[in-house]
Amino acid sequence: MGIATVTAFHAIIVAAGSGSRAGGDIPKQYRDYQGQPLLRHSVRNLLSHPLIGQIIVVIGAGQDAMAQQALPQDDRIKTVLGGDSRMASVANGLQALSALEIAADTKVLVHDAARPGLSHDVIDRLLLALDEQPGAVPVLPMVDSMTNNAGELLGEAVDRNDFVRVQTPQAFHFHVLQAAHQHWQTKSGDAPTDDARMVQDCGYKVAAVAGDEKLAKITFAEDFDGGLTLMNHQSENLRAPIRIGNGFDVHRFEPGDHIWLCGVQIPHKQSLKGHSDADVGLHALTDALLGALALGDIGDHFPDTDPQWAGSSSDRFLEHAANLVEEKGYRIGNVDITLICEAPKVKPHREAMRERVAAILSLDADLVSIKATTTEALGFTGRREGIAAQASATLIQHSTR
Ligand SMILES: Nc1ccn([C@@H]2O[C@H](COP(=O)(O)OP(=O)(O)OP(=O)(O)O)[C@@H](O)[C@H]2O)c(=O)n1
Ligand SMILES: C[C@](O)(CO)[C@H](O)COP(=O)(O)O
Repeated sequence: MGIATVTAFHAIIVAAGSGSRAGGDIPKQYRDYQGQPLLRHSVRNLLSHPLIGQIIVVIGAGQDAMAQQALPQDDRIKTVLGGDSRMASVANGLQALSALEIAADTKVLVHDAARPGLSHDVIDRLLLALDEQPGAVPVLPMVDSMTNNAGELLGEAVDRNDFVRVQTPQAFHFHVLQAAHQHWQTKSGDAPTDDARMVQDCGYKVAAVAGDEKLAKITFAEDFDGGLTLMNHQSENLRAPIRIGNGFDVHRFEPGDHIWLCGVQIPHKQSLKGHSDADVGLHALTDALLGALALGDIGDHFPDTDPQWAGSSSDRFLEHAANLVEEKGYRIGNVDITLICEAPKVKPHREAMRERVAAILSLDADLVSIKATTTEALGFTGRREGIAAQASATLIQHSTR
């Protein structure tokens, strides 16, 4: 394949439908699909394309709050209100692009929010085709036998090679798409179901490039529940709804008479040295949660140069990480801490520790595991110079921001 002329392109994503065929409490474009709102898939895939300019997302009346939740925060995204039909929604998107005063031959992609599996390959094929023709669409061959629709009886056979399925994004030179919409606004009767047909009916040529099964449109309820979700929509930036983090921490012993371990005070012939209460178990777990969110480590959030954390209870560090988990739209799946020391014996305190950690995290105790091991008298923990702890945590996405 050649290389498309290097110019930015803009995109209109139509997301103003009601999704009546898909059912559900909210329109399908805002429902969760493979861990994020359906709409967000295409937006992210467009944002990560090196040639993307502006993305106009056309939303329905009363959908602002859902759209805000669904859309990543990015200056290149603008939302505008849609219309009663898909065609009217595209027209409103076009109007928003006109306001940007873009050149007549700027490449514009029009895409359904309902088609999540948008790859850069398809975008590149369309952009390249626009170097030759004023319009381009992705198409796929028919793979099933085809007949005329004759109701309850089998209709007459038709040659499936005469047909292809037309997908989105559909790509056009800006002025061509504008002209087609202006033309169709003056006409009565049923408008075509897509922009390519509108453009073609105005006398322009539209190239057909290879489509992608992963661009299948989410139309019916079962497309969410099974069916299409079973397909491997490995689109750019697809995020798994589960995250995993791990943390590790060490504190050395100093003279004292107790230590804090996993939120529990334990009498001991030494204490652990630290800026805070030196709870090595809670520190490792805090780092595991921050790590799962890719939000740095405990030192970034609570610098040991900051006097306000001197002697602080580590409960608040863990609470802070747990709040971030919630803010980012996740809940904690389970946590697992291993304490590495010769002494004190952890087992007698283990249940109290599990209860305490569960309480701080508002979790059931059966989601909290606390284990301990020695290092067989080897190394610094073996020499009883300090205690080490490591922790793992899983996060499960429950909402999309
Ligand atoms: N007035 C409309 C109608 C549809 N669309 C958008 O056009 C795309 C393709 O339409 P379709 O799958 O038919 O979506 P809905 O119209 O929402 O679905 P339904 O027909 O089942 O109600 C969707 O992204 C939809 O949000 C739009 O922006 N404005
Ligand atoms: C635009 C489209 O997705 C191309 O296949 C299709 O025409 C949309 O049709 P719908 O009736 O709005 O589902």
